[in-house]
Amino acid sequence: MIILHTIAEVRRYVAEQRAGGKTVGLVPTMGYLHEGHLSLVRQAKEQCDVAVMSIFVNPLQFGPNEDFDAYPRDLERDARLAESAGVDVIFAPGVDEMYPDGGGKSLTYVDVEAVTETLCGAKRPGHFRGVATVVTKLFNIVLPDRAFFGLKDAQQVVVLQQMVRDLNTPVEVVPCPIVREPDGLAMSSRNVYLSDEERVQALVLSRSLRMAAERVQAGERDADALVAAVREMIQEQPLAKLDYVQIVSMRDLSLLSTLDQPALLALAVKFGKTRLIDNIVLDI
Ligand SMILES: Nc1ncnc2c1ncn2[C@@H]1O[C@H](COP(=O)(O)OP(=O)(O)OP(=O)(O)O)[C@@H](O)[C@H]1O
Ligand SMILES: CC(C)(CO)[C@@H](O)C(=O)[O-]
Ligand code: BAL
Repeated sequence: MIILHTIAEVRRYVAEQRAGGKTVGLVPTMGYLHEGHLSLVRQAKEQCDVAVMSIFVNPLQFGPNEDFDAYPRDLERDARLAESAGVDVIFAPGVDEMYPDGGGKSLTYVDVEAVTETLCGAKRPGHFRGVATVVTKLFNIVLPDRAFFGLKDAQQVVVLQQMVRDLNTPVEVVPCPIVREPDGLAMSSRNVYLSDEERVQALVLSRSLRMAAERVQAGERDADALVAAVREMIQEQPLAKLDYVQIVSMRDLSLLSTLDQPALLALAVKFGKTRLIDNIVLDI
């Protein structure tokens, strides 16, 4: 496995692979890898000849009061894990390489409308503009055939699918299932911020999602009642601060009051300074 830091080196590497008839899969990440990221790599290796992983903590998608500076970073550890999962090349650019005009800013942005108006899009203004912009840049640098994204960030997948459709980007966005710890907590780089007590109470996220899914299986179709039940369960945990619980259409992420179509139940909860997200698809 090789580690490249410049756009020019990555372009050269990918051009050589393509000249040899190889297909290219891209796994975009912000690093501090865990089994969730590695599952994306395995999918990439199954579907493509070469797996490129980008590791870049993108300043453009963090709000002014978010954890850009504190976000965990450890390239040596990431390199070991990435290699063990089969990554062929890591692209780990610095902020100035990606945003050479300085200050981690861009003068050109990709703005995806409508599907960014609910869930995290409503709570993190500018977040998906930062994600869509950096992912467009990564697609233009790596020119992958396919790119692999986790459904833990379900809204991100929908936003990026919309983006490639709207812009005729020749990249297939491949959604991959959520990987969980044995006790149900969705894997996240941010889990390392949790204290022992917060870590225990954070189990309410997956527990409340399962409870809601069971109620749907038993016939519940009232989305507001389901949201209320999930909120109540989460609020029983003294350290949990609810950010949002919403049920949205799987098609366009618009809010639903009745479960009359494929739906996503998604939530964000803060434990101290740590904001965790999780979701479940509600099958009807
Ligand atoms: N538990 C998981 N299961 C499947 N995919 C995941 C999981 N966690 C992250 N991913 C995916 O890995 C990619 C990179 O995500 P990222 O580097 O932001 O990791 P993260 O652990 O989600 O970080 P954080 O939760 O702190 O935002 C994204 O496509 C994301 O959806
Ligand atoms: C897709 C991504 C790497 C863009 O910075 C990020 O949003 C993430 O890690 O999910
Ligand atoms: N995985 C989403 C990246 C973020 O929280 O900024």
